Amino acid sequence: MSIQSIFESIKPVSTVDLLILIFATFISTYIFNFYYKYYTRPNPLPGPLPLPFIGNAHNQGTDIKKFYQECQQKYGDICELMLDRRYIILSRPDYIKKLCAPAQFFQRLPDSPGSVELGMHNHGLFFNEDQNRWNRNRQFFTDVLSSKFIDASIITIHKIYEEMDDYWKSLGKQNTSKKDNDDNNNWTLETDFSAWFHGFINDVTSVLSTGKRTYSIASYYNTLSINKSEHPDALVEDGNNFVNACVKFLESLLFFSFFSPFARNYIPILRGKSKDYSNNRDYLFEKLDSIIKKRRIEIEERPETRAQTDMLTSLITTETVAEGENFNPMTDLDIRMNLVDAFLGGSNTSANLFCFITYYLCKHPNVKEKMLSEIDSIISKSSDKSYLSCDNLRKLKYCEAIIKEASRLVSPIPFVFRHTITECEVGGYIWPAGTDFQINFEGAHYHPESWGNPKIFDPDRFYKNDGDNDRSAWMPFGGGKRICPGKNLATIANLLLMVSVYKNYNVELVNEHEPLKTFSQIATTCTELKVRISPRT
Ligand code: HEM
Repeated sequence: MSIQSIFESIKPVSTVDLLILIFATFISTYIFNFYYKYYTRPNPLPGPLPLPFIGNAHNQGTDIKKFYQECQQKYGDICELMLDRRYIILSRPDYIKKLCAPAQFFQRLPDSPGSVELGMHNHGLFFNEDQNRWNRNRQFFTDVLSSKFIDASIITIHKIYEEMDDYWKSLGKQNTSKKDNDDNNNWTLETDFSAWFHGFINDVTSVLSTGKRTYSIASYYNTLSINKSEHPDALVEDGNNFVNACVKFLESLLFFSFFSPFARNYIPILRGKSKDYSNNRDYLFEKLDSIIKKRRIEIEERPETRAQTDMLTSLITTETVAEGENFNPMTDLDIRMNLVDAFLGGSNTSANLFCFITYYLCKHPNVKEKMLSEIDSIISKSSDKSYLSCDNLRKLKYCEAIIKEASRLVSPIPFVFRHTITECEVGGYIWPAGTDFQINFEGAHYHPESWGNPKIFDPDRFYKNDGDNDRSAWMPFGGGKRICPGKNLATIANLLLMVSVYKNYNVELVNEHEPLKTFSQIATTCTELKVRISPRT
């Protein structure tokens, strides 16, 4: 065949073929580049093989806690993961302590398009990586969560608890035969503590942060009872929508952090989800903005309301001090994001922790007995709990040890991020500035080098000093500059709930062979906890 006939046999390329060719070249160059970078990365660590475009998102699955456990078992205390970027996962106490050291490693995440889209970038605390602006908001959180606020919170928590207690009695009596109906102490109720305490803490957080109720427990009671709560339906429904929006916003944080804008905008399933989360963000922000606006007007019209102790009133009235500029009031945007942080940080975490405590107490009757004798000896049955002070509750040292042990075994926040801005050494490797770490708390909380019999529930490890346990490896509230500002409030709230519930009720698991039901994303949620309660006589 002559050269001329070869050229004649080549057909002209159609536009479609050309586009396919360009697309295929683009994809293969991307894949080649992706794996070239992967195989030539500095300090290669073991970890699941990432896929182009989605990295290890498919390996991570839906339950982050399980994924971390598998990673630690398969790849050890330091391994890696690819999502929107490379992350080094740390599961060993001394590596983690290094990154949570005071004042060092301030940044949680580098600037990301996701946090900008969610409206959280450099506002509030969680996604605020601008030290000056963060200092100002953090100072505010520290001031507002003072012991005076915590003492006032005890009264709020107790008041809402009493309402929940009335609902339990009403439901318990509805379930009991008519003959016994008049006896306030003769009823039992099988119910889901997870649903009650999520609703309860939502109500509490809402009052503490905005001064207004969400009526979550009333709404839950209405779904179970033949009688209805006395709160108007419209308020209950409105509160419910608000709570659902907060929960969804929390879910969206990981989604926006881990998927790149390309994946969120062009991969069909992700695009739908991204739109849904964006609409939810808009609804939540509008709602909060209108609450802020109304409160500003209230404060202007009735200056005496400045004395209210809720966070929103303090946020509006506090003359905050920023570096170089004194007495600068907070903008509505900052107020909104601080409120979002209080909701995100405060509600799910504390509710879940109380469920974990309940689960372990029901599984360990000897611990429950010891706890009850401490409560009975320190707090008399008749004492009016609305006057229980922080100091009083802090005397419950064994109860505090139970809280610590439950949060060691199930960390309400399974992991946090750290982003380095200087070179550092971790795990025997030198890491350049700009490295991203994920800190797996349960890796540290179960590490055999720090804890004797780490899988066993034993509050004594925080009660007695037996030398078998390195308590500094306990970090459910994080550490360093970014340590949780709600730590004291959460501990006091849980102590108060332990006193209120266990002093007055016998609590047992409906199915004591069932494992604790949890689901982990940005927080570890107790999805259901069926218990049987009856008055303790
Ligand atoms: C059992 C309850 C709680 C647990 C386990 C918990 C856990 C955590 C953890 C692990 C962090 C990240 C710390 C780090 O990066 O080192 C954090 C941060 C935070 N928490 Fe909590 N928390 C709880 C309750 C609360 C409460 C009641 C509030 C609010 C009143 C709150 C507000 C916050 C805020 C605003 C941050 C961000 C702090 C910052 O970036 O400066 N948390 N929390």
